[in-house]
Amino acid sequence: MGSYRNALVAVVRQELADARGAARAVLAAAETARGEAQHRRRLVRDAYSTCLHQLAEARDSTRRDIQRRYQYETAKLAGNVRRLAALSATGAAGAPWRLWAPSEPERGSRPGLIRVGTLALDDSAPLPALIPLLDAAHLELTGPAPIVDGIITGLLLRSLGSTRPGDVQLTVYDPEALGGTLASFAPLGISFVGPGGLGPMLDEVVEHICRVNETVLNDAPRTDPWRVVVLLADVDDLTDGQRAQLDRITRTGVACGVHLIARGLRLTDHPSVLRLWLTTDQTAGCDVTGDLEIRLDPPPPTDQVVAFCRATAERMRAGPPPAQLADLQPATLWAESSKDGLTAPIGDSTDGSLVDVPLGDDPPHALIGGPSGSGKTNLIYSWLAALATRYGPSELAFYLLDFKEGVSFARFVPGPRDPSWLPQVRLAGINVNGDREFGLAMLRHLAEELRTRAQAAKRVDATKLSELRAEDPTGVWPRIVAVIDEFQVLLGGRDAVADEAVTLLEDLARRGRSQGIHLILASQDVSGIEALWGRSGLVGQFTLRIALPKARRILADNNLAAAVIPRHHAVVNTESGTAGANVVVRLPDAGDRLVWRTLQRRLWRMRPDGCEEPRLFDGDAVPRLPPSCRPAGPVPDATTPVGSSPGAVLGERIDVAARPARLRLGRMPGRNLAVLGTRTDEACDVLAAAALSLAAQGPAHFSVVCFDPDAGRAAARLVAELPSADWYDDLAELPLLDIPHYVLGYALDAGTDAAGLRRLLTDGPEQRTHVLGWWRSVARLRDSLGGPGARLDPIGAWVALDVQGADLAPLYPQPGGPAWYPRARRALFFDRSVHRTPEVIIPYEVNSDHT
Ligand SMILES: Nc1ncnc2c1ncn2[C@@H]1O[C@H](COP(=O)(O)OP(=O)(O)OP(=O)(O)O)[C@@H](O)[C@H]1O
Repeated sequence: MGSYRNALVAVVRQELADARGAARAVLAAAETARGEAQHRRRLVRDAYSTCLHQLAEARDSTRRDIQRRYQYETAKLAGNVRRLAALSATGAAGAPWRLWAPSEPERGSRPGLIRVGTLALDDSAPLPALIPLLDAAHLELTGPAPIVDGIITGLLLRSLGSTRPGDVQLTVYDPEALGGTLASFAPLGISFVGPGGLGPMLDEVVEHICRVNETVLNDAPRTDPWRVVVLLADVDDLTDGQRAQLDRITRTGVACGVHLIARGLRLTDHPSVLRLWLTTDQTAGCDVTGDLEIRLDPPPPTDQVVAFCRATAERMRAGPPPAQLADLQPATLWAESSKDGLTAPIGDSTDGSLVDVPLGDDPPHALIGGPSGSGKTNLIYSWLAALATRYGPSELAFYLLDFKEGVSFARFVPGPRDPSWLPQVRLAGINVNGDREFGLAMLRHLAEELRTRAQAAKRVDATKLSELRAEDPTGVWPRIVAVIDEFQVLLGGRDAVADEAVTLLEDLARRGRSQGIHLILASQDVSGIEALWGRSGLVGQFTLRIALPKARRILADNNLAAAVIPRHHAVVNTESGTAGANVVVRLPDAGDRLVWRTLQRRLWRMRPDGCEEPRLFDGDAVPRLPPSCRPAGPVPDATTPVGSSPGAVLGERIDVAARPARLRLGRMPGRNLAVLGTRTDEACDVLAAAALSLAAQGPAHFSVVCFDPDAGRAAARLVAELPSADWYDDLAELPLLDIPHYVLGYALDAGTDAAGLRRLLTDGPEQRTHVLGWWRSVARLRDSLGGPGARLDPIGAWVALDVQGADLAPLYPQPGGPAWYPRARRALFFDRSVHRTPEVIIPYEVNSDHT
């Protein structure tokens, strides 16, 4: 029993032990599981918080990113809008009041927008709030009268300040304050309309619109100023008729430059009506700014308005300022073709639009007239500038000649201070008033060019320049514009120069039209025009007339326009001056040298390769003997061949190419030269130039005799410079040579061996001994040759200095001698064997110090 109990106890104990063991194991497992679960929970919690953290960070960084982008984009957009605003409301239209000043609009630009306040965008700098008015809208403003009136004052000041004086006309209907509201604008001469005047005023505006529409229908651009009609009504008590008229103006006004600014009056619904309403005393809403609220600008200070209006009224009284030279320039330089003609503006009309002047097949040539000081030179400068900026050197060539005393065309050619030149200029003549021969030379040159062109045209069956250019696209056929200022000087004087000049002018005027050669003749003197009057065929070709103030006889007799135009204006008439074809032009001031130089340098830098310097003829300059006419290098020896008739250079010919005048000295009787006159320096220069140029051409010996102590130094210097020369005191000592031998005799009339001289003159040339002698008068030359009855045949050529034409009669084939009145540094050269009439030359300066 006991053992059974024991056994039972043992079993129970065992079972309990097992059960405890199992329970412990379960507990341990449960605890492990719990531990694991807690671990997992911790992990999850950690992960969760990491995740939260990361999300927060990502969210923050994204938010920061978005904000940055937003700020960047808004700053960019605001910048763009600000730039656009600055472009849309320039100068006085957009500047804040503290910086405000009136601004001149650019030529041809259209009115922009006007600032009324600012638009606040978050915390970025406020943007200007702009609204349209001129050429764009009517405005209807709603709000307390004093504040709206301040806005209107600002709008008007900006509109007036950003247009030219007189471009905006104000009409103010102010029945309550009787004009007092906008009284500060009174100096501008605005029309104030009182209580009973609304109906007539509206009727008048409607009439005005009808008139403008008529001109637009005629295709003419609108030239009337803008009409801004301010209606300050406190009650909308319009009659039906007035309302109808107002509605008509609202619908049609903007297109005709009529704009309404209404306070207290409802304008009819129309796309051109813009409404602005006050939301508080300082803010407003507006159709064009949408939801964005406008922070209104304060009204402009009254002092500023008054000062502006007074200054503008003053400017209107003084008249509009002249246009600028720069305004005549095109947007792109040298972009035009002259194939069909040349068109360039010379100034503007009163509405600011440029006035183009044509030159081509019709009208082909121009006549400019105006008394001294009326601005002819200035007009020519402006015209040349406008042409030279449009047409490059392959399209246009200028030949410029000024017969006035002065150097007006000198600016176009290189000078000591400015190496640039106007690339289109081929030739410029200045100080030519004494040298009409140069004018003739230019006309001869143009006549030659005319012939060349006519022949080229004939070859390709063309009748005018445009056809020639079409047939010969690789040829260079620029249009030629020849300007002759004070051309009456050329035609004055009843002599051979005038006769030939008129004949050449007539030919050029008649045939130049089709060959692209255009003449512009200017004259201050009615006599110049009258000189032409006798040649109706010539005058008739000059269908383009430009008359400066007080010009007479340029326009038709019944056309009095030139008498009434103000200073710095011109009448341009392309129909030979007939009344009814006048266009009045305001001329720019083209006199400023710096402005001109800047422009010329720009064109000069653009010049094509090979563009040659223009030929300058300056009547006041003395040409130097060209280096090619001086002996250089080793002395040619006797074996060097001598040409059959070496040419002695005597001076510069007055021609376009500035060629030297040469005297051929062949082995023929009479091939001697007599220099005649008392101007020692010039006589020495002529002899020296002749001798040096002969020495430069081959072997030759020179024998120098000098009977005038005043010429001694020049003669000695010449002996020193000549490669082979000897000084003799007497003609009897001269050697006989078998190379060309030139006897240079200074003051031969003072020599004693008259018989020896006669022998030399008569027999020398056939033995290649030529006398180049200086006699101080024709009578003394005759004495040297044997007295009053002596034959002058041995003198085949002569150069006369200060000798009157009549005194030259014995040396001249025509009775009475040549028409010649001596001029300083000019000589008359006659070579019996080549000349029909003598030619004027300029003795070269051989040594600048005349020693
Ligand atoms: N459009 C202009 N605007 C301003 N000044 C001008 C204008 N036209 C001419 N002038 C000035 O008037 C003066 C005379 O002009 P310009 O020399 O062109 O006259 P002109 O008719 O050629 O005179 P003249 O025949 O005596 O030489 C010059 O000082 C010139 O600067």
